[in-house]
Amino acid sequence: MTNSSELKTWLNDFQLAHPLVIAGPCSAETEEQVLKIAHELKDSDVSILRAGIWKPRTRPGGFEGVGEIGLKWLKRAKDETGLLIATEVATANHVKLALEYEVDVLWIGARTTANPFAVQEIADALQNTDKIVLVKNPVNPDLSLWLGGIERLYNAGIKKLGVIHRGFSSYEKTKYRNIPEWQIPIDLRNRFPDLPLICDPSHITGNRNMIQEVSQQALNLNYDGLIIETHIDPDNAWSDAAQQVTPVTLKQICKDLVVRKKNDESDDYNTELENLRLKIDDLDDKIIEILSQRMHFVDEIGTLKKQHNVSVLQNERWQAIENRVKSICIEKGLTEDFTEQLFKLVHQESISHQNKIINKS
Ligand SMILES: O=C(O)C(=O)C[C@]1(C(=O)O)C=C[C@@H](O)C=C1
Repeated sequence: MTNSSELKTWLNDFQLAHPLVIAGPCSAETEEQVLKIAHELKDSDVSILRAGIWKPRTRPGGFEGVGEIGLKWLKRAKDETGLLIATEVATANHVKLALEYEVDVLWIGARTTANPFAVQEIADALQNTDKIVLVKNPVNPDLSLWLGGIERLYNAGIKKLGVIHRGFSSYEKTKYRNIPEWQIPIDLRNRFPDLPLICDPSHITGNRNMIQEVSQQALNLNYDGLIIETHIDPDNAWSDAAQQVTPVTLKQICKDLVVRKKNDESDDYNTELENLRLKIDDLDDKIIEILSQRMHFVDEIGTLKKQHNVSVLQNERWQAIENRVKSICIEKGLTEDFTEQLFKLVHQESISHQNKIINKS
């Protein structure tokens, strides 16, 4: 699969003056609930109504979706409002039923993307259909696995493709339900600049109060669209209550979002930008020079350790370094998280250098 402007055709066909918005409940619960939300979203920025019909729950015993009957409700919502309809599919049978009920957009969930057998089964069931298929990132931060899922669909003749960034699982407790790891979708975008990229702030945050902030972050990175879980009565939703918003809130979010241009052609902007970028290039050169000098001394310590038969890892020293640099970085306006990650990388590189020196015969 190679990048091509044709990857974007399905999105351009919507002819929107704003990012694509997909909204609707986490799960279809009752016919009344589906129809009510569809009518509330009809005259808004929303183009596609979403609802989960089959819900993959982490542990058994939870609400696992209403099943096929929900597709009937979605189809009715589509007929009554003209909204396109979208649901998650995880098996060939889900695909078969979704096609029967004229679902327009099918998405592959994060747990399914992580399983190439399941993605292949879905791709085979969708072979050569003209459905829009969106692939959520796998639960683990693995860009190749994500790309692999997209390629399986592409190879099955599905040309209306897009990706949904819903964040990545982590054992660490953070303010996010799924940590965004923005660099991964950015890397994907660098490989396929024309592949529509949609952000799912509901699953990234797990918290309705953070949806606006994360949606804006996505738009600042030129995402093409948003998928936002929206429920007529979020607090009493049968699944993922904390992350769903009301239609009124959704409309306010859409109104408050600032859509930024990709570029500005004006001379004053470009001159100033060029100026600042030159300064950045200069500083990047210096960062590299300093890191290389640091590594030179690390190598000398490595040789010393080899002569005295001392182990590479010196945890106490490393912790002292981390504590010292963290307080300096905070003073300099850098975040603790950034500093931690940066110096972790530096430490890994030091260890790898010294390992090579120590192992050399
Ligand atoms: O101080 C040392 O012992 C080093 O080898 C240097 C260094 C570093 O990069 O600063 C590298 C590895 C150790 O775990 C601790 C610190």
